[in-house]
Amino acid sequence: MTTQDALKKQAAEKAVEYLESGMVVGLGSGSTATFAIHAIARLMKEGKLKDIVGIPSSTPTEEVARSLGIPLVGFEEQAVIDVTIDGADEVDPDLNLIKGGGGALLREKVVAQATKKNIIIVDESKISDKLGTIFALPVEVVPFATAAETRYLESLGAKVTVRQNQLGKAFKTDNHNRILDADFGPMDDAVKIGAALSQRAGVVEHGLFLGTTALVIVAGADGIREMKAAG
Ligand SMILES: O=C(CO)[C@H](O)[C@H](O)COP(=O)(O)O
Repeated sequence: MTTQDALKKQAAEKAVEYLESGMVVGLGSGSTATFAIHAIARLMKEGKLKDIVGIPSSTPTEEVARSLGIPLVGFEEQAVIDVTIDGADEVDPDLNLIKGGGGALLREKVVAQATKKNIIIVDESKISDKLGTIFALPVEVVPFATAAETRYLESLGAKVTVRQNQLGKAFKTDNHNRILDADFGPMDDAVKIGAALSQRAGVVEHGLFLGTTALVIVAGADGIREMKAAG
């Protein structure tokens, strides 16, 4: 296991301490969240976590959770999620996030918005002073609008890449949309960029998660630290 993976695992192990039997748990996407899913399955097996149900934020997460025997439900059965544990691509000092590196941002944001307490788990490489410093902003667009929204993002000052899959074809999300990776560099006003993107007909969702997070658990060389939202 690489050092970064070991740190991701440590953050995940800390996060599952916040879970209680009987909870509805939002299951995040990506490698760090997957460590949390394995930890949840282990606690269930040890009898330390009973009667939980999970709502997965992507098909890969659904597949992993199902393979580990975690009972899954949808929003038809559960309207409110008690705790969601998810990863992030970048975290700023106000616990605002860039997510979507794995292309799951739309379902992840739906899950986050239905959650009472969102817990984000990262290794220290994800921490920055200003969003956009580390990671380009993923923007999910309908295929029809790829060129139009590319030009719009460029008009806002971003360098835009249409995300490709491993076969060199356009990446498709679980919702059959495309991802534009918009490199704005460090963003002075992420709120303004998010608001502008939310107005665009061709933009399904963007990877700015602003004000959705209660707690960020960061694993680093000096151990685990927790960043709590003010108020
Ligand atoms: O937002 C996400 C997927 O859309 C992931 O949570 C994010 O990309 C972090 O992934 P990882 O833990 O593998 O670095």
